[in-house]
Amino acid sequence: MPQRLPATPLPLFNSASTRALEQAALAWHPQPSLMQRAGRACAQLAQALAPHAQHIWVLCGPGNNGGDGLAAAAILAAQGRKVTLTWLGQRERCSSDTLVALQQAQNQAIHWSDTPPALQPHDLIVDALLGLGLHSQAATNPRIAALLQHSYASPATVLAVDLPSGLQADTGLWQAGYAPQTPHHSPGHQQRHTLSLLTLKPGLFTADGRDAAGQIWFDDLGLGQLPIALPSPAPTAWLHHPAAPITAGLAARRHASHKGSFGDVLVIGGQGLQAGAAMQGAAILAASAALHHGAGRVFLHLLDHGQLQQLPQTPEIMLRNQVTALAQLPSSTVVCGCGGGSSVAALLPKVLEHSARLLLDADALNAIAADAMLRQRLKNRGPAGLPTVLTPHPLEAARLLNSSVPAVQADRLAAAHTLANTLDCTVLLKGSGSIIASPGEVPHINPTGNALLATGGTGDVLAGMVAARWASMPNGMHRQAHHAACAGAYAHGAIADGWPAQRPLTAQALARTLARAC
Ligand SMILES: NC(=O)C1=CN([C@@H]2O[C@H](COP(=O)(O)OP(=O)(O)OC[C@H]3O[C@@H](n4cnc5c(N)ncnc54)[C@H](OP(=O)(O)O)[C@@H]3O)[C@@H](O)[C@H]2O)[C@@H](O)CC1
Ligand SMILES: Nc1ncnc2c1ncn2[C@@H]1O[C@H](COP(=O)(O)OP(=O)(O)O)[C@@H](O)[C@H]1O
Ligand SMILES: [K+]
Repeated sequence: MPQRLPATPLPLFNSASTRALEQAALAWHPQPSLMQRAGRACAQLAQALAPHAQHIWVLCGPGNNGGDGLAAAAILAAQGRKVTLTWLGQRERCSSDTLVALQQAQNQAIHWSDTPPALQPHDLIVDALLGLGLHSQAATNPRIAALLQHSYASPATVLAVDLPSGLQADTGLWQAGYAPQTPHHSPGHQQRHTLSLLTLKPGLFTADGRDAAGQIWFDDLGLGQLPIALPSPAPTAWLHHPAAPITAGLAARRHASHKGSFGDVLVIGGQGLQAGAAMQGAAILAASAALHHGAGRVFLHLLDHGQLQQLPQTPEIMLRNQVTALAQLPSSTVVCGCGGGSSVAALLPKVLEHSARLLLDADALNAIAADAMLRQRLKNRGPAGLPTVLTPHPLEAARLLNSSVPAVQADRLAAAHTLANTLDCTVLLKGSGSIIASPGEVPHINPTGNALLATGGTGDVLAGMVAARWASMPNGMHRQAHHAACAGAYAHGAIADGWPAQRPLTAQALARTLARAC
């Protein structure tokens, strides 16, 4: 029975692990077959999603994904639905399960056609062209590509079987040739659903995955009920979900607490106008987010001898000059780099050496990418028992990896994992489906957030939110850093998810409404 994803942490499995599970299950010859179960689940969900569809167009590819589509089409037609079916397979190349499904479809009153039918918004397209068998090296099949473009342009709801066709299960990247051609293909014009089978795949939740998949449903095809011991591969990643409500940390404070109980956050950043372009707002946003997210005390050191004496909007934030700020490094959770410009590099050697817990963002990351000595100092922190969180967006990650944004986005899990291991840090790789990776930890993918966050300054707010959580933890080592990064990213995205879709979300509003919205 297809189900919505439960609100718990969920294991994600790449194609190799899914194949291993599939092979073990197939070897047991379950009755009904896995393909029949997949067809049934797909037909059930189709009925639920489009109860008033007058026309269902089922697109079936040449492999077993197409077989699932054939099995679903047969059931839908048997239930009296008007079905048009496009099948790209060849009988002589089909698996035995697909041949059974083909026969079932041929036994029904189905209109077989290679021409896309005209569909209305209440109609349904079942996309069973390509699933787990997508080869990344194969040349684009023009028929598949053309059918997919028709499906994207249609007003009808789309239900993708197992995966949106052409989306890579492991990375969430569209295979060239199969992505929607309109650059800003709006998810708003079409409802999209994906019924993931056997396992949930990481690519559904990061990179292009969220837009491609739409609402995700899951059916394990009865794997849990099989009377055999299936292999239990380690998850490739976890879809993060907090263990407790995100406000629990604040609500559970001991009565006899004081401001020192929840840690000090020290923000260092915000270059001054004398450097050419002032970016003090970024550092103020990070400090403000730390404050509104429950840090006990928040200090701010603005670079270039910032002239401010006080922040009238947030008088709780205490300004510090360079000497005082550096003296506080060993007792603080330090956020360094937000709006740091070229001025931050000079302070980095001391910050890297002395900060008890360190979150590096923005220009601090750029400075480290450009300087081998700073990179070595960063690497020295882990062995010295000093944990670090890096919060790069894809371009900052590319600089640190000496690669390019397309290379980072082509495999976000791998990019975050490589950075975490080579620099011995927790890495929060930002963007749609942020990745949190730490040495020795299974990576997490953050499920919250949306494009309202794609506005200047929201990354600075994230840095402050992660720091506030980390500062309140009694032990700051890798595992806590990883938890703080997961929790911060989740809450940050959750604010945006709760924000009215028609109202722009400014970074300042995000920082200020955090405590109330969570
Ligand atoms: N096994 C089972 O019983 C079960 C399987 N299940 C279902 O099967 C799906 C996996 O099926 P699969 O392995 O047949 O792969 P599938 O996704 O249909 O694609 C293969 C076909 O596509 C072609 N092709 C590949 N890449 C291409 C490209 N870039 N561009 C163009 N064409 C490309 C490839 O071509 P070929 O390599 O043969 O030249 C081949 O013809 C899985 O996602 C789930 O839905 C479930 O029902 C559970 C039970
Ligand atoms: N489409 C999106 N979906 C989810 N999160 C997003 C999206 N766009 C941006 N974000 C989030 O917004 C933040 C932007 O951070 P960043 O790129 O550093 O911007 P800035 O430097 O302007 O603050 C990150 O946390 C990122 O994950
Ligand atoms: K598909």
